[in-house]
Amino acid sequence: MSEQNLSISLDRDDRELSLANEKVAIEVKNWNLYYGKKQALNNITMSLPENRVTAFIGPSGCGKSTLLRCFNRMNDLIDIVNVDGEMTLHGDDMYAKNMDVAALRRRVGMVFQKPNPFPKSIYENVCYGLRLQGIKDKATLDESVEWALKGAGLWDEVKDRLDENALGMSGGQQQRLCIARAIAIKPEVLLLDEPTSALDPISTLAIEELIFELKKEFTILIVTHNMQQAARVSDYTAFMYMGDLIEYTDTDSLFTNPQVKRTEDYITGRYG
Ligand SMILES: Nc1ncnc2c1ncn2[C@@H]1O[C@H](COP(=O)(O)OP(=O)(O)OP(=O)(O)O)[C@@H](O)[C@H]1O
Repeated sequence: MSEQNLSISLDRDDRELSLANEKVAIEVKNWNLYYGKKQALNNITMSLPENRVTAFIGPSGCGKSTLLRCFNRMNDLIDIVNVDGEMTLHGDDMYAKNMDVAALRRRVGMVFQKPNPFPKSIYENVCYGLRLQGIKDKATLDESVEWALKGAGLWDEVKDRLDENALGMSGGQQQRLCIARAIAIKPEVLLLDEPTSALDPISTLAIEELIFELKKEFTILIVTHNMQQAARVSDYTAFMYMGDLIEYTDTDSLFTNPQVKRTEDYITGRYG
């Protein structure tokens, strides 16, 4: 069964969606990013809505992951990166000189393409961030672990083996564990960088259903290569091409009535 053949209905909130009516989580203004001399993001301006799923799509190398990494300052780890422009999270300047980057990353959690649990117990994986925050009280940790595993749709599968090593879980379970680890510290925004590309169709479906549930509590930004996935899980979609934001609107409009020829060419499979 291919991922594309999965026929699922996530019962998306079908009310008319419009960016103009949304509360903003992240505001991006005239954002540029350079790897050395090479510019990878060109003057991006967009508002990312709260408690919605926004998908970033576009051909390989168009800058999707680079932009996603800007939202929790992961690009700070790459020496040759320079940025300019403005980015605010609920009004706070994310790139301000006095911004505590560790604190920012607590507010903006991230899940990567390949599940990357720590070689520790399931329990310790989920409460890792809480322990880093200095939380020691066992009852508080137990409660948070249960909450996060329930939120990640994993509790029933693992509640009797919380002490087992996370590396013994299936790939799909590991990825949901990584989501549990990310949400345990209750970030405002959750970044998902191709979270299902290493997973089988059934695990992919579980994660897609999960994303739908998670947006009730978190703002979700997802990079995906899979247009069907973007169409299934997201409320809004941003199409990027060679570092430019070409078109950004509600997902139904983007896929059914693209306004820019390049978007249409991409979603109809003419390139990419
Ligand atoms: N660490 C880096 N150093 C230099 N250039 C980089 C680095 N990471 C990405 N790039 C370049 O920036 C551009 C955008 O890459 P990015 O990975 O963000 O694209 P993408 O749309 O996520 O691609 P893909 O879908 O293949 O993951 C590409 O030209 C890429 O080669």
